[in-house]
Amino acid sequence: MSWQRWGRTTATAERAGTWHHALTLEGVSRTYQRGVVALHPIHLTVPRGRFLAVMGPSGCGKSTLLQCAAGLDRPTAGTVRIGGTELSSLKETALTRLRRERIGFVFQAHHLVPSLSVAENVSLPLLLGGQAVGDRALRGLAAVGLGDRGQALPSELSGGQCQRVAIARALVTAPDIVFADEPTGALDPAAAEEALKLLRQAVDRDGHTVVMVTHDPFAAAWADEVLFLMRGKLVGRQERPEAADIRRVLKNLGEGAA
Ligand SMILES: Nc1ncnc2c1ncn2[C@@H]1O[C@H](COP(=O)(O)OP(=O)(O)OP(=O)(O)O)[C@@H](O)[C@H]1O
Repeated sequence: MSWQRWGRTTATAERAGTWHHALTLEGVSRTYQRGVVALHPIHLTVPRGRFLAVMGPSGCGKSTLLQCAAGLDRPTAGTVRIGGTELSSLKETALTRLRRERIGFVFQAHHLVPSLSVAENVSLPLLLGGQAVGDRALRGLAAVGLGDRGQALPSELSGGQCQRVAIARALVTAPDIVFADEPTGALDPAAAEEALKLLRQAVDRDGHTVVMVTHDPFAAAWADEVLFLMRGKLVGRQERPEAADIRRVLKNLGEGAA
């Protein structure tokens, strides 16, 4: 982002009092065709430098929440702000640019471009945004323990290493927020732990903000806070959760749903 644009965003956010929030949802709801209500009005603020996990039974609206929060889907009602910028005010091209420059994404599959080297994959968000790459990609790779693998192709790395590259790619633009959708879903326990450590480190050491959807209580226990969704509503939250407590809440929710 240019300094001019950065300054404007800062001023707007300060006026709105939202500067210290990476993400704000105000009354965000989403109704699909044939009246399927995936999200009832959700109010949520995520301060900068926080690691938040979102959990809940299948079909409770986790993906819909993430898609609306990340500007991949337009809510039926309500407002979404990323770092003080209201998404509904943006036309499609500006929204695309915001997603590219100010949001990092990590999915269950790493989605690396197979024909590009690992370093080129990490550079991609910078190049697409017209930003200087410099040594940012290599520093990003070093931060995920792959500083010596920049020239390798994704096919030469393990699944866990590819996911670490995907995390470096998500962080390389220094985004306002990183959305991680089941980032450990395809990994063995050791690789999952590595990926979670990196997300934790991104928050603790570098002040990043992470919102992660997961089914796994062990993964969620790495977060500062867990939100529980049920039938499109936020029904609970736990600070500094333990995996056993999370499992208990999920079990109760499951019984409530039965
Ligand atoms: N494009 C769509 N059209 C109609 N209904 C949809 C659409 N996408 C999702 N839904 C419905 O919205 C509700 C929430 O779906 P969503 O995918 O957000 O849940 P989820 O919690 O992410 O589920 P899972 O854990 O299985 O991925 C479900 O009832 C689902 O069937």
